[in-house]
Amino acid sequence: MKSIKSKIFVFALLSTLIPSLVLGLLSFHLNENLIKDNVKRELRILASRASHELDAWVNQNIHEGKSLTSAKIIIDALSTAANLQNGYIKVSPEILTHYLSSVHKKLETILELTVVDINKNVFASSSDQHILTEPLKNLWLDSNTSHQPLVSPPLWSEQFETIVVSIALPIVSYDDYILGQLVLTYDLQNIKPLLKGSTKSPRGEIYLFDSNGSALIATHTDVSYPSFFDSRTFQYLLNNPGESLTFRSFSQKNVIGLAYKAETLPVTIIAEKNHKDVYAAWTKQRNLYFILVSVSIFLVAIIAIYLGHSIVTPLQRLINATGQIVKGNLDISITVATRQKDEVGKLAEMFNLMTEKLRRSQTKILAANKTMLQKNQQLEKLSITDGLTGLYNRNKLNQIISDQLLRFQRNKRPFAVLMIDVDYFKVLNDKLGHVIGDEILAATAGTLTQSIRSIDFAARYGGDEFIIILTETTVKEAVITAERIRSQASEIHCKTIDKIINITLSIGIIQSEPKDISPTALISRADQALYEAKHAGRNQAYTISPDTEYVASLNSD
Ligand SMILES: Nc1nc2c(ncn2[C@@H]2O[C@H](COP(=O)(O)OP(=O)(O)OP(=O)(O)O)[C@@H](O)[C@H]2O)c(=O)[nH]1
Repeated sequence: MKSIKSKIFVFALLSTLIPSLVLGLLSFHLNENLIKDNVKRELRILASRASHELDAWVNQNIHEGKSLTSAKIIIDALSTAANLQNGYIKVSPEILTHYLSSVHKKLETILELTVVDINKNVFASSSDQHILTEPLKNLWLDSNTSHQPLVSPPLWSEQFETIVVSIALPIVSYDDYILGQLVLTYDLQNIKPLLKGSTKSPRGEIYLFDSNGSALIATHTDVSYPSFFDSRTFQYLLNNPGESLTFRSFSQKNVIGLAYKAETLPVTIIAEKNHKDVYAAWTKQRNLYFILVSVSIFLVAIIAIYLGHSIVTPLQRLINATGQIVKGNLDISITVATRQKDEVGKLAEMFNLMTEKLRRSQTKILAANKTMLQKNQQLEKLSITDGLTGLYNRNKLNQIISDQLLRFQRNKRPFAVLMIDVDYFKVLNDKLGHVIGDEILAATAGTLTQSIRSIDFAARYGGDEFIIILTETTVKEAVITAERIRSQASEIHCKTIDKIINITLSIGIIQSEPKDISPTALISRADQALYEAKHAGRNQAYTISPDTEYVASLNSD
């Protein structure tokens, strides 16, 4: 992650995402806990109301039953069975059965009315197939006294094909002796509308379970007997009454439920609410939150990209421009948008100013360099040139001769040296003056330059003496050049006085030989040749021929 753009992008995303997620998750966690507490409270209310409905239903039935137990016919019938003679009217089981049937017809909510004697034997019943359930018998056994009404646990009745609950009420004689029990059997489905009414607000579902863990009835779902919950779930709910748990219910939906022990009816109440309904608002809020966070991140990402772009693009231009400067191209400037007044804009402005200054400095430096170069060239030229004649000076001549000697040693091809002196120049000077003398010297130099090839060299040796180096030339060939020079220099046009001056030249000619180990040695021999020319009467060329041995050796090569 090297680029500034990606750093800005990541920072913007993280600075949006982290606080959003932390606050969001914290808020959801708090809300979830609130919802959990709230749903637990509502489930407890539901279960408690259901329990009260059950109690009310049982108590109402007990109340109804108690009025029947005081019926004279029932007391007389059991007194007869018990052989009590104290003024009781003898009532046979058939008569009591008839009576019970007539009562049964009036009380439709009762499935069966059965009268049992003190020994728990059925005396009479409204039903042909009267039942005395095992649970009821057990209750009688557990109870030391039968003075209190007993409510049997609900159970499936094959006879009535429904879940039934029996309430046993003691039948007491006028002497306050217990004569037997009136057993009233009810359909548990009767309680369903009552329970349903208790689940309207808060809304929910109520199940009644027997001690075996089978559902008996439900307020909104049809359950067939026996129907069981997952045993672990049921056990957890039983072991933790009043504590909520999320589990899969008969409706195949996730629910939140809790268990509650009913007081008068021996059943377990399970109140439950649909998990989806409970968390609907929470889920909606969560989805909305994620949509808002996504939109925020999207907007922040766009802004981050724009910001990164607005910073990186000018920077990239600066980098490119700096790269051009590094390559030596100073003809560059960066376009700065008028609206860009930020640091990057200022940096670009400063960059342009800096480049402009560099350009000016470079122009000055280039001009100074050019001048210096020209001056150096002039100096170099002056250092090797004779000021009066424009020919090479003595220093340069020494250098040229050294080079030629080296070359000669390598390729054995000799070069010729012409040492030239103006005859009686002193007389000319004295007669015409030094200025004219200078002009004569310069004109003589011009003649020399015109008489030689481009590969040859002409130098002023000093005073009125000149030396010419003819490369790869023998004395024989050099004589021709010397004669040409002599003939061309005979008439010098003097511009100052506009006259033709007749001068003569004496020339000494030699060619390089192996014995010439230095420029001095070579010049010395040329000077000797010149001396000979002067001595022979001037206005002539004198040649010192090379050693015959040496010439022979050259020819043999
Ligand atoms: N005008 C002028 N004269 C110079 C310059 N340099 C040397 N001379 C003169 O040149 C003369 C050279 O004379 P010499 O070569 O000795 O003698 P000469 O008169 O040429 O006689 P020979 O060489 O024997 O023929 C001297 O009088 C110098 O003063 C110069 O640059 N300008």
